[in-house]
Amino acid sequence: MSEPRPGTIVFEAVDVVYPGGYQGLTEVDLRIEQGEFVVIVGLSGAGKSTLIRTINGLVPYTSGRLSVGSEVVDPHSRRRLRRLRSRVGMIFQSFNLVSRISVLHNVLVGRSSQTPTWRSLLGWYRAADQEIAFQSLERVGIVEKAYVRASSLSGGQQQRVAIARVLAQDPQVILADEPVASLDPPTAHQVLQDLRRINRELGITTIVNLHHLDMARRYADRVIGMRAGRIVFDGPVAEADDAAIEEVYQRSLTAQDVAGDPE
Ligand SMILES: Nc1ncnc2c1ncn2[C@@H]1O[C@H](COP(=O)(O)OP(=O)(O)OP(=O)(O)O)[C@@H](O)[C@H]1O
Repeated sequence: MSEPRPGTIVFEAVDVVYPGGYQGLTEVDLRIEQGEFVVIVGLSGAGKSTLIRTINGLVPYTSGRLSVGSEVVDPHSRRRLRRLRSRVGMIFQSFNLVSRISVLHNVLVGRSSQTPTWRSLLGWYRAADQEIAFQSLERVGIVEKAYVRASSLSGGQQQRVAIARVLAQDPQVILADEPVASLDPPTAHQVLQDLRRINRELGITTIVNLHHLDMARRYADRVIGMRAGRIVFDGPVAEADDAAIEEVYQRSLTAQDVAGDPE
């Protein structure tokens, strides 16, 4: 097989056993190509977060092999993890911004891996880094908020800042763990549209956990369905119909499963 591109992710027989002995992932075989937009669905506890978090080493896998580009994920090497995380950005449900500081300063945090520690600590960022931070804010349409405190923004705006912070990293992969679960449906759609547009414009591999099927179907190229730590569906979005998802969930769909419409 040819050399993987930098944003290609390959799981080979990956298991995760949590310290208490709970089996979080079982025999996961998965190849996600550079530039794909993949949505992971599954009921609560199916292993969606676990799968996403193994990719940047937040959850260490316990057997098998996992690589991003040509680099094997090594959860036990802090140096290699730091290098990996500079290429793999993460967005969380709770935004994880520093609320007391400005939007611009939060985005500059995304440049930290490329900035000497003393400069980060003093907040002395190079002009080139500031330029990248402004460009990132422009990409998510909130450059006018650069000097505002992060805490004064709405939830949707805060998530956009979190996306800008990840973009400032210049990542090859974006992982988004329930990125819209705290947002109302219209705002959630705006954030997903941003992620989708950025994926298309920049070719960044993007993996998103979502609860609502109508959002998954609207934005995904490819849908992965999980149950009890295993991948039980993997196909193009056109194949992720109700029958396929009912098979993943092992029950009939409810209105709540599908909900999340912007209207
Ligand atoms: N640190 C941990 N230690 C032990 N078990 C854990 C840990 N983190 C997660 N688990 C278990 O692993 C399983 C999968 O959890 P995970 O968070 O990946 O599911 P999920 O599909 O993302 O669920 P949700 O949609 O509710 O976020 C669950 O049974 C959970 O209790």
